[in-house]
Amino acid sequence: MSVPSQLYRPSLALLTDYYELTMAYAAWKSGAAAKQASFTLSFRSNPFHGGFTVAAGLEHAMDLVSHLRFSDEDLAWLATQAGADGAPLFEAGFLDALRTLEVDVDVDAVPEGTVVFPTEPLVRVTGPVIPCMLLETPLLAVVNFQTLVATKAARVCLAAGGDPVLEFGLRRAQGIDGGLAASRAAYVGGCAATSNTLAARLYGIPGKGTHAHSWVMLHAGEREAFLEYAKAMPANCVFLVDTYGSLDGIRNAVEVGRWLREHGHDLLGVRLDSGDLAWLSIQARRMLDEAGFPRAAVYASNELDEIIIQSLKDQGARIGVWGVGTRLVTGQDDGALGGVYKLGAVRASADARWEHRVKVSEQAAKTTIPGLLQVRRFSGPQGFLADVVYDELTGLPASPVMVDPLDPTRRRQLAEGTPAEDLLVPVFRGGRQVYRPPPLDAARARTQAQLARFHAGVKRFVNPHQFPVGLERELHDLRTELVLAARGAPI
Ligand SMILES: Nc1ncnc2c1ncn2[C@@H]1O[C@H](COP(=O)(O)OP(=O)(O)OP(=O)(O)O)[C@@H](O)[C@H]1O
Ligand SMILES: O=P(O)(O)OC[C@H]1O[C@H](OP(=O)(O)OP(=O)(O)O)[C@H](O)[C@@H]1O
Ligand SMILES: O=C(O)c1cccnc1
Repeated sequence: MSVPSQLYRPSLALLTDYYELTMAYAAWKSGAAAKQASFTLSFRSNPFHGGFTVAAGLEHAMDLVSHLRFSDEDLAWLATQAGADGAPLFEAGFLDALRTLEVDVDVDAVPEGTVVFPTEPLVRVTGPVIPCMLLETPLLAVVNFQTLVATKAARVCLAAGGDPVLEFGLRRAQGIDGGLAASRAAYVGGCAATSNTLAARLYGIPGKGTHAHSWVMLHAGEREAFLEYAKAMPANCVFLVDTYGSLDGIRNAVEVGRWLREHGHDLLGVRLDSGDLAWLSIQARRMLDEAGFPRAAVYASNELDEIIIQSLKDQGARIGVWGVGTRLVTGQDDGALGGVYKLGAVRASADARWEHRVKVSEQAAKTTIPGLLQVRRFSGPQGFLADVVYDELTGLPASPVMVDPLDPTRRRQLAEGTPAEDLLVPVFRGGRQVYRPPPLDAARARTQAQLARFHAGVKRFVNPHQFPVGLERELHDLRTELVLAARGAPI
């Protein structure tokens, strides 16, 4: 059972950047709070120089939206904040407005486990400006991190080629919430289990573990250590064999494996944690097979990532289970997914007409996309064909032309009737939750099902193929006009 909301109580309303509150105050003071806005969360490049990204974190993001309430303690603290002149920054009337704040926003988002690409909307928040603003920072914090780790996990699992990957990262994760969120996201990305026991309980992830070097060091000898462990827990024996030398360790594991068998149990495996994992795993496999333990798996750990796992596979390593910690939960070598939350349209009130907005940049990829954004994924018999980002205010023609946002001369028309689906689904309407997040197992299955429908080139680690993502032509034209107007250029 998944109970993420326990993490987000009592109040996390102040878990936002200070400027969101100063802007909210100015909006309240000036009357701009009556306006409505539409913001889109998207990112600009796939992490790890990869060809795809796996969206994750929506369930926690939903929790933030549904629990956004300012407590009396929050408001009392805000009342202590002062400007440069020493006077209170926030008037009492604003704090009262925060006390009764209605988070009556519409939220649309891609389900967790959806494969996504740069420029595509992942989450769209539409409604009164104050709650839209306050949500920017926490939504980015949740979605950026979980998406980064889910993507890393998907890559590690692709390299492992279907072998189980155990996530071992908590001890080197970025803090407590980093550890919990990473374990969850790693499971969405494809890991089979976690060593993080609280994550296992909170999110319903299988919990698994072997034992540490300290267990061996606690005893006079390795064989005694394995035997005592086997006596205590005969149905859970994967022995870590490298404390004093991996080959001797495997021999000791085999001896205790025989004891286990005499007592009606199986040796589940041995874990290698240092040395040449390709060579050692081949030796371990041979020794286990020759001793009559063909079902005992060779586990391996030690600063693994997708590149090392792929290399070990290429070297013929006989590893059956992979333990991956640090590089998975910290998303090495990318410190963060660079997701951003940008304003696409504004209207004076709930019944007024939407006006498009654009932020101009010298870098084409950083110029924002105006509108209430949605993305439609087109598919053919061989798998997914292309994604088209469009504005829900204008919709998508039956046979849309997609324009490459980085090179507008590259265009492609999709034939009428091509099977397609919109990726963003309604999540909140007027602050009311209308989407039930699927169990985490279903999000994990979605990642696998989605990845299976992309060409292998998109999934390779070196110079991956760029999956075609374009702007619908009318949206592209509108964006160009807005940029030209903002620059005062002739049209
Ligand atoms: N055959 C291999 N091919 C590629 N990388 C490997 C191979 N074997 C191990 N590695 C990786 O090499 C890195 C360093 O391993 P190395 O053997 O230098 O350290 P170690 O075994 O931890 O050292 P120590 O024995 O001092 O603990 C780890 O990330 C490990 O996963
Ligand atoms: O290498 P990672 O991918 O981060 O995987 C987790 C690592 O954590 C443990 O080592 P640690 O030295 O902390 O404890 P130990 O004494 O049990 O080996 C384990 O043995 C792995 O090597
Ligand atoms: O169970 C394990 O083998 C484990 C757990 C955490 C870190 N490294 C290994």
